[in-house]
Amino acid sequence: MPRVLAAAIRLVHRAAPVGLITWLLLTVAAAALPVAAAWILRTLLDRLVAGAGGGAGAGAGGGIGAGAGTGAGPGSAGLTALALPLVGCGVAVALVPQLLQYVQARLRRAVGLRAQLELHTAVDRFVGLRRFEDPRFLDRLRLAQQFGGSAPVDAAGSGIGLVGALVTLTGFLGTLTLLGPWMAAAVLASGIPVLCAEIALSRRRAAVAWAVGPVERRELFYSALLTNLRAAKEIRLFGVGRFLRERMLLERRTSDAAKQRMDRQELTVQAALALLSAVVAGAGLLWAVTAARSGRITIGDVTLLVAALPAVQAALAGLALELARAHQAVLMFRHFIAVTGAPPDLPLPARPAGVPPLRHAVEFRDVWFRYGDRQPWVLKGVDLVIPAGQAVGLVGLNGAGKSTLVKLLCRFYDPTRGQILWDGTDLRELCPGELRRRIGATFQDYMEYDLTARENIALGDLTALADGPRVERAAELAGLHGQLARLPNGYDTLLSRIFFGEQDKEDAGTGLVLSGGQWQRLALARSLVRTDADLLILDEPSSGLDPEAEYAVHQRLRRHRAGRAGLLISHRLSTLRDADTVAVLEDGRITEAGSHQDLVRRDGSYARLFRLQASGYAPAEDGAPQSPDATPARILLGEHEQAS
Ligand SMILES: Nc1ncnc2c1ncn2[C@@H]1O[C@H](COP(=O)(O)OP(=O)(O)OP(=O)(O)O)[C@@H](O)[C@H]1O
Repeated sequence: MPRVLAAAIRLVHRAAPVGLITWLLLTVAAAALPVAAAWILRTLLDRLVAGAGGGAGAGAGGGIGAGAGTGAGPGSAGLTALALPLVGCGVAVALVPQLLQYVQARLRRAVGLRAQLELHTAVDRFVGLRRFEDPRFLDRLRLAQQFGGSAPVDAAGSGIGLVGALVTLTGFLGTLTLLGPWMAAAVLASGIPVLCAEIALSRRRAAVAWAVGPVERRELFYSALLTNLRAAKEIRLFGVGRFLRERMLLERRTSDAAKQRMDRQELTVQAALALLSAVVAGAGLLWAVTAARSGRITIGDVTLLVAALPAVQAALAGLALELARAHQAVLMFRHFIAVTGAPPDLPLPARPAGVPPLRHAVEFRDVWFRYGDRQPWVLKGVDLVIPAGQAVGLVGLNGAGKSTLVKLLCRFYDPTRGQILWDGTDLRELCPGELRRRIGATFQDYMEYDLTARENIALGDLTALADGPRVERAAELAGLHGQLARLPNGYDTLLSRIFFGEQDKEDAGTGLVLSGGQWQRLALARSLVRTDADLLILDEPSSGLDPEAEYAVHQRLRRHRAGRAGLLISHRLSTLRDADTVAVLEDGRITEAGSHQDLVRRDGSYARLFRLQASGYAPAEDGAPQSPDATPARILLGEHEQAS
């Protein structure tokens, strides 16, 4: 706990050092002011009463002036000297909370910003994808996002609040001790259950937040889905809006019920504590009235007690509350520390080797892989060589593990067994960032960013952001330049209908979305904008392209690939015909490898798949187009039925 608390306060200090000190000073001032005011008031009242008594005794009529005239009471100058600081205290008491509020709000924003920066920098440091597939980590991440900015301020605020409460407590407790030591002891003792109860409650609150975390994350998922543009089509077409809404509400009701139970517990405990305070305060007041009547204490002492008793109780409750708040803030801040301090998700060498241009080959050597200890094996001893300057086509049925192989090549995961070598060096010994700079890749599940066309392409290599010709060359290679140039704002057109563009603030009409095939070409351009990539990975780069575009793109890609290593994955086998080697991935292994001609001659799985596809395009024997019964879709369906 102290370690986490110290980390929280350090974060606040990093974000706003001046704000933190100002906050501390203002809090001490706010805590000391009521004590000072109570003592000034007590002195003022006692002098007034003494003055009134003296005046009456002299028979010169009551009043402050008369008292002063007899010499038994204070002069008006003396009273003014006491009244002025009292007024000053009153003004300060009114002003300091406003100043505190301003300072705190400013500090909260600064810390929120800093926490956001540190959290996302930490998340960005994860080399692989495993953490993003770990629900427990994602729960932590959500709590870190939710409380990362507020918990350190709460913790620091509690620390400062503790100082303030201690100042008030010491001042008034001293006062109470002077009036009646046993009363001070009783009030102090009554604070102990308050402290214990508040800490227990804060523990419980943190436990509830952790328990409802997954539920709230699912609620957020449904809520985001219901307002997502991409999901809107299917939700409306299938009429599942109500179904998803009900699920969202179910999650909300579950988390609300847990919070409601927590609120009930809190109410019960707080009511018991309030009762205890009232009993102690009532007993103290009763004693003060009795003591004043018997002349053991003055009227000024009674006002002092009336101020001191609730102030000590409030300070004790504040102390307990601040401790509990600090406790809870620390419990929540642990998630932030856990995320920002998480060890690397993949082992990194102490001194990673640089990644030189590929001279010989990338080699998979007996690579085994599964996504988790309880998941099935996806790759079971893959041996595959991608020589520098050559293209390897990879073929396999759905789920064979082709994209998994690509993810291993980009080092998003490490092989469970075996090695992937870059010119003979294991990828695990290389700097992942440098490795990725040597790779240009288009994933099957590429991203569509709500950014401009230029930004969408330049994300492949940010140095191209200010290099218009390079972005245009990449678009040209992907066969998209003409279409992008014709957009309302050319390459600076926002490819989104959910945000305003920079040039679009007055009229949000120019943002647009591309078609599926255009998006795919844009993703291709993104991977081609990196001109110094040695290894080009294209995972289904043209599945959504029309035949003409596909042909043209592949012609251009063939020229672009020259001199680079390439891994091409496609279910359209015609696009792989010209690869130097075609490899077939089956049952987690490479079962066939060779040129297209070799594999056709070998008459294995590749030849069977190729014939199946080719038959869909071949005319029937009499020269007429094939009957609908013999289309690849039918054939595949027939195969599927047989298989099942
Ligand atoms: N992140 C993941 N976690 C767990 N299993 C996964 C994950 N990604 C893929 N898989 C599983 O790994 C297997 C191989 O998937 P992969 O995407 O590599 O196949 P593929 O050959 O690319 O298929 P397709 O031709 O359909 O694109 C599948 O059974 C899939 O369910």
